[in-house]
Amino acid sequence: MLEVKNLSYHIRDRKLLDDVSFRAKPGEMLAIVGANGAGKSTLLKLCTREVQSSVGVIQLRSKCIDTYSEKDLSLFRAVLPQQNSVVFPFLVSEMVLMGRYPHFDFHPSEHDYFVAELALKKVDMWNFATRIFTTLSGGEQQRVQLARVLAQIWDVPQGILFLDEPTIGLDLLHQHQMLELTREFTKRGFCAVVILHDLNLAAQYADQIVMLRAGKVEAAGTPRDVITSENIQRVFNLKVWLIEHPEMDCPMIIPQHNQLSDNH
Ligand SMILES: Nc1ncnc2c1ncn2[C@@H]1O[C@H](COP(=O)(O)OP(=O)(O)OP(=O)(O)O)[C@@H](O)[C@H]1O
Repeated sequence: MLEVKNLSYHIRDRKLLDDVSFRAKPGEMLAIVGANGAGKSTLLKLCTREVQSSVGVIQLRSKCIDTYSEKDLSLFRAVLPQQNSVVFPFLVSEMVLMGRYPHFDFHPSEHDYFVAELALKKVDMWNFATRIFTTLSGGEQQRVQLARVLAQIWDVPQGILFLDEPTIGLDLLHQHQMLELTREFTKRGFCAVVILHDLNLAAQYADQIVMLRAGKVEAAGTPRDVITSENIQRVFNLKVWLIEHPEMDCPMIIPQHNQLSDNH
């Protein structure tokens, strides 16, 4: 569904991404992880065509991303960017309805309103529908933005979701709800590509992890393949212990405290 082949990206003489390749299938959540500045957002911007590279290939649904019109793309792939500065006093319900723009010309249909309502209920924000978006807390705004993105491709059979640090600003419960919800959509055949800083969340929710280091793929595969103490030490310069999650079949990371103080 998403295939990235030998992708490189330069700005002036600086190489931000170097020969990156991976693929994500329908039904999969793929997490992109790596230290600050590793190239995660740059990779996502290339995959969503916010920026373009002349080196390498990005295919969505087996076709080169460049062959799609903006309208075609918006009908099956939705993007939650890292920063989304809204200044106008839109209502929460209007914000979510914006996700339906690709589906109507002038006036939303009953179905568009219905989907927007379902999406707001899904993120537990229906009670805020008549509030002004900018008066919400950071975490509440993030949940509304997710509802907007889900509403956009709600009834697409195999949609693609790109989420750049979706759990930022969310409390513990809502971090997990955000990723559970994303997984609910992948179970319906969606593909989700998610940048995550929290490796424990990546280990618990991702089917695949791509670990970037200085613009290159340092490790890729299942959480068990990628979340190893050696990889984490190499990529994050941090010694960790790995323990088994008590309920789920995945490793959990605990930083070694002595080493944290050594790093200061
Ligand atoms: N327009 C630009 N001009 C110059 N350098 C840039 C530009 N955009 C990004 N970079 C640099 O490219 C590198 C990768 O940036 P990117 O935002 O992709 O990292 P990231 O892995 O998403 O980081 P973070 O975890 O901090 O969000 C960084 O060193 C950044 O400073």
